[in-house]
Amino acid sequence: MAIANQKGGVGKTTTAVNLGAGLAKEGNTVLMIDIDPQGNTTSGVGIDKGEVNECIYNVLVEDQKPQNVIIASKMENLFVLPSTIQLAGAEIELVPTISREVRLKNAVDQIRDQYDYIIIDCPPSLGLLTLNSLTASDSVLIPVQCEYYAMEGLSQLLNTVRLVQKHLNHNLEIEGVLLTMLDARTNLGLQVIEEVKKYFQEKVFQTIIPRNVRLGEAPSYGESIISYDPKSKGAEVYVELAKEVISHG
Ligand SMILES: Nc1ncnc2c1ncn2[C@@H]1O[C@H](COP(=O)(O)OP(=O)(O)OP(=O)(O)O)[C@@H](O)[C@H]1O
Ligand SMILES: [Mg+2]
Repeated sequence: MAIANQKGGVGKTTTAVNLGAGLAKEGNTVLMIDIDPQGNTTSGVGIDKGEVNECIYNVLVEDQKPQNVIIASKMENLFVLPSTIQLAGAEIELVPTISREVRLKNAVDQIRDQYDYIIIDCPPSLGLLTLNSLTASDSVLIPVQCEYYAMEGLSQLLNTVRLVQKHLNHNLEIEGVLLTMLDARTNLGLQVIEEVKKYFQEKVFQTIIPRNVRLGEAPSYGESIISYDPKSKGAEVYVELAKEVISHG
């Protein structure tokens, strides 16, 4: 499952880390693939990027086997294919290579049987890294922030999804649209919910992620919300989201 939206700061990484942890808590073996040069998922689960020898870059550009690069996180059942800033060059280095859009898919095909869920945290762009992610995935989860301009850029994203479905990956489905960072005290948040539901209808997850201070704090301790503060509202909603994803089958 790719977590994608080319808009920055909408909650992609927060969702990747905490949905991944939620699925692992429910007893699934989960791999998180960090395909963002910012490497926020990698550090978000407590991996020191300075200590990472090889990363997703080596898999995409140098055909390194993913099983040689995957590392265990601190949490049981949760594994990471890390990213480092080295990946920043890949977007350009991949351009002249053969089958540049299917490199991640070829890598994932080597390991997909070993995990119940594989979650890919995309960068905020619609470039080759996101194309590789959509081509490798069965579905895409789109986080949308409950703020002004929430829907901005979504038609571009949906167009990219359609192009990938047509030319690169017939199996790609929209898993759902996830409303994030809701401040329920404001009318604006409720308006955005209404607008997004009107457009995406049953594709909107029942679970809505509120703004929660603990969710913002957890990454600086290298922990998911589920280990950082299991009793918080943030942990509760991400476990709820995990259950909703599991119920999709
Ligand atoms: N529900 C939430 N409550 C409070 N803070 C949140 C919540 N979700 C995300 N944040 C914070 O908002 C910021 C942006 O979130 P996040 O990094 O998940 O977005 P992103 O879409 O991955 O960003 P980028 O496009 O840069 O990769 C982070 O500082 C994160 O901790
Ligand atoms: Mg991110």
